[in-house]
Amino acid sequence: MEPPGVVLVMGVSGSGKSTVGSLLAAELGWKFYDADDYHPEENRKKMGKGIPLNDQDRIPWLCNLHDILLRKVSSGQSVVLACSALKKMYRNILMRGEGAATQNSEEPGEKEGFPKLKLLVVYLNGSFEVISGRLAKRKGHFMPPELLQSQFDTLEPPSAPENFLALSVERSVSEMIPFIVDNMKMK
Ligand SMILES: Nc1ncnc2c1ncn2[C@@H]1O[C@H](COP(=O)(O)OP(=O)(O)O)[C@@H](O)[C@H]1O
Ligand SMILES: O=C(O)[C@H](O)[C@@H](O)[C@H](O)[C@H](O)COP(=O)(O)O
Repeated sequence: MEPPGVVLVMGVSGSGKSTVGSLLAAELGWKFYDADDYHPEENRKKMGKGIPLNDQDRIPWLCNLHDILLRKVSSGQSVVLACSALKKMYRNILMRGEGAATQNSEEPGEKEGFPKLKLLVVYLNGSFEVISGRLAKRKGHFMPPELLQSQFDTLEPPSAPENFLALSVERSVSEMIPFIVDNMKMK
């Protein structure tokens, strides 16, 4: 893969994004961002009350993350971002910014000249049963496990022509990191 670019580690709550993303960034020597750290207070409060976020809540958050990624990449740095990015439109916003929120085509923003980041999506794929089991054990996190079903309902797994690798959450983290590093291709 040709840096600078972005590896997006995505999946539902509890799929392992923060764990895998931070270890991957350390392995690559890249900066790590956790999208959870950039939620506005209203979003955190809403999730804390057990109410799932909607497009209106997520789009400004994703646009802000796109701007951060673009700044880093423009200054020559590659980045690993852990972010739920559940819908294809959300991943397009991360890659292309606000313009992608109002575009319907396969390649939104391409013709309009919105800046496009080189992005590899690492999708952590697992069953409700396995992931809810992990969330039940996780302590001290603002996301209530009751919201997991809504995350699965919203999830649009990546598919061609998105540039992605899918990994089962049942693989060990120590196995995932070298697999990702060996299979990284940025587009
Ligand atoms: N591949 C894995 N195998 C076993 N446990 C894992 C794996 N990945 C993450 N975990 C555990 O699952 C829980 C959720 O992981 P976390 O990284 O917080 O997920 P997310 O950031 O997607 O919400 C944590 O307790 C973490 O230690
Ligand atoms: O898009 C969303 O609904 C949110 O991003 C949501 O996914 C939440 O922020 C995290 O899932 C909670 O944090 P964890 O993913 O770390 O559980």
